[in-house]
Amino acid sequence: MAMVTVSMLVSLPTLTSPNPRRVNRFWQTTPKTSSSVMTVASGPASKELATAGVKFAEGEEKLPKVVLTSACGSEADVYLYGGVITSWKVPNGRDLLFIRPDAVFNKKKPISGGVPHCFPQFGPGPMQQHGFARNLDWSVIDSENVQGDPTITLELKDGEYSRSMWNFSFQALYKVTLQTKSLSTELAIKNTDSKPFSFSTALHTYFRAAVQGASVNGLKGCKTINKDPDPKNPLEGKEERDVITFPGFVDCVYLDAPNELHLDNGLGDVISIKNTNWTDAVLWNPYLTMEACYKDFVCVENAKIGNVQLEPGKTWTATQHLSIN
Ligand SMILES: O=P(O)(O)OC[C@H]1O[C@@H](O)[C@H](O)[C@@H](O)[C@@H]1O
Repeated sequence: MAMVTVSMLVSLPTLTSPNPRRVNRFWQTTPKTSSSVMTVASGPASKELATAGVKFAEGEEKLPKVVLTSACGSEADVYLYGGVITSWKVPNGRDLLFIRPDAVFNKKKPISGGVPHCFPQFGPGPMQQHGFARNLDWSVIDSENVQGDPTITLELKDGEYSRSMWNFSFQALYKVTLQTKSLSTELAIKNTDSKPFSFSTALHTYFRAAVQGASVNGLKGCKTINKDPDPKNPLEGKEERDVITFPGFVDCVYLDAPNELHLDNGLGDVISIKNTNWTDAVLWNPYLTMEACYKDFVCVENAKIGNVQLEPGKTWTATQHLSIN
């Protein structure tokens, strides 16, 4: 019988939670040395949680995942490895996210697709591309159901592996809420160290798309750092287009992007991508460098490219709200 650790952690950042609600504070997959943690036995395959619409299950290669199901028929999968949302199915059954065909679920590399975290480095930079948060196990510390909408909160803290690259103590809390036609996240990074630190970060969202028909609206006028034509020598510029398409290789950072963009995925969906405090955006399509799948997705990433400076005890928070009409 597999063992699942139940955490009694109770203090969370300010997370919006209207009433009525049902709250459960839960488990993590890796043991912690904390007096507030107790261990219970659970079945290995799947576990219905007391929270409606939140189910703990085995995903690909038996990796643990949480399945969120809303009362109106939308569904999302969140893998604890990387804290990555791998699937967001809206009520018509369409999955608006994309997993690359070369994705592996064996922890040998981050899961390629869905909504991976880039933290504490967007990159390039001194550590591995996009940091370490996408290749560590996150813990579930809370779940609730608000009027039929399931929510979980994941946590990542520093450990030996993260400290080998970035020697700071931190706590990341990631709240994921599924509603009928939307998927919302709130990321809160807290400096739990005694010294200041700085980081950059992004939600590297892979959207399913028909690349030739896909376009993004809302970035006109932004300053750009364009990795096309030469990723090693990005060019600064300004976006002049109302509507950005993906006719070839696209890899561009948009500074001070607006708090709402629209993605037409070329498959019949227009996705609103709203944010607070994700000040920048990134568009990416690898074109022929990923011949097997570039036609099937575009990445539209909410990002914080310039370093966030965080003093001890302080928290940086940003939200992303994806929705369809
Ligand atoms: O690590 P992944 O998922 O393969 O994504 C890599 C790409 O991620 C994008 O965010 C960067 O703008 C690209 O430069 C980079 O190539």
